[in-house]
Amino acid sequence: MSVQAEARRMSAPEIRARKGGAPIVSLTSYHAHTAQLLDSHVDLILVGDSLGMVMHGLETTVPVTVEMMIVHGRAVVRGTKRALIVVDLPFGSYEASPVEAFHTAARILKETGAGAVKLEGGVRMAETVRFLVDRGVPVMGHVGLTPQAINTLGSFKARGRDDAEADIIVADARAVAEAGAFSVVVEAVAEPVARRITEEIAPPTIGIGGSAACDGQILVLEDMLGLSPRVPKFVKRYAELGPAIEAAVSQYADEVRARTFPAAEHVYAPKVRKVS
Ligand SMILES: Nc1nc(=O)c2c([nH]1)NC[C@@H]1CN(c3ccc(C(=O)N[C@@H](CCC(=O)O)C(=O)O)cc3)CN21
Ligand SMILES: CC(C)C(=O)C(=O)O
Ligand SMILES: [Mg+2]
Repeated sequence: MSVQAEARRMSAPEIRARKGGAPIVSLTSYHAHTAQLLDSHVDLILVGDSLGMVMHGLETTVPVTVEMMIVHGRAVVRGTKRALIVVDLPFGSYEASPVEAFHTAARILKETGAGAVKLEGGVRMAETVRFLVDRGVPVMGHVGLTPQAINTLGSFKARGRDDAEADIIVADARAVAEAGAFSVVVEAVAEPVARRITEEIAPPTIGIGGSAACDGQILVLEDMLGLSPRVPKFVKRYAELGPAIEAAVSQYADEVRARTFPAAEHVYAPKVRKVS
């Protein structure tokens, strides 16, 4: 029997080849169980550095560490067998040089089993993207709103709403695409910008607040499940898990206080001794 008889994992080149084909479906996940639930429904799972905000209560993604990305990345790889797993390179772990980026990316691939990394930035990161791809690290680009730059940007606002900024974002997407990125996340940009990028670059674009013009879509799982208290404009809530969790917890609290939980069916009886 072939060792590949089981459904094989999606690869970065397969995502790359989807340009112009069926839309690429992706979501974020940070832990094994949710990743397992997503695995047969999505092409790609991103272990995003948004985990710092969603899982750890940080205000921004800036304090997220490589160690945090590895712990969550490993869990997501363990929970899945089909989707391509992509792990974000966190702020401060790759920007200084291509060599630094390679050391970080190689460590993440080795210690998590993920199939690719993502990094933020356009023209200024193109040399690094080329350096990684040439050395066996598939790279997903990320242009438009780049949340790791919050301290220079000032806010998480949509980008590319005037012509000058639009041209800069298109040039950024072109640069990482030409440097060998297998796909490019286009975040929170005006629709015409996403359309221009999608038409002009060879790899597929994955939109988050990038309109339906993109070749695929991604959202933060907790946002679309209704688990995040506040969500950006680009999020559609497909469920309201926050209220569902609160209702369950409130009922549990009432039943513990009323001593109606645990009931007989939740209680271990003593072993019945056999009489010989
Ligand atoms: N839970 C979560 N979802 C995300 O999509 C996400 C993260 N976290 N963390 C990393 C980045 C940060 N992102 C964000 C965060 C906030 C807005 C937001 O609130 N935007 C407002 C406008 C803000 C303003 O005008 O200052 C909006 O209405 O879309 C957008 C993207 C996207 N990413
Ligand atoms: C929002 C996506 C694209 C991301 O980078 C993240 O979840 O960190
Ligand atoms: Mg990110």
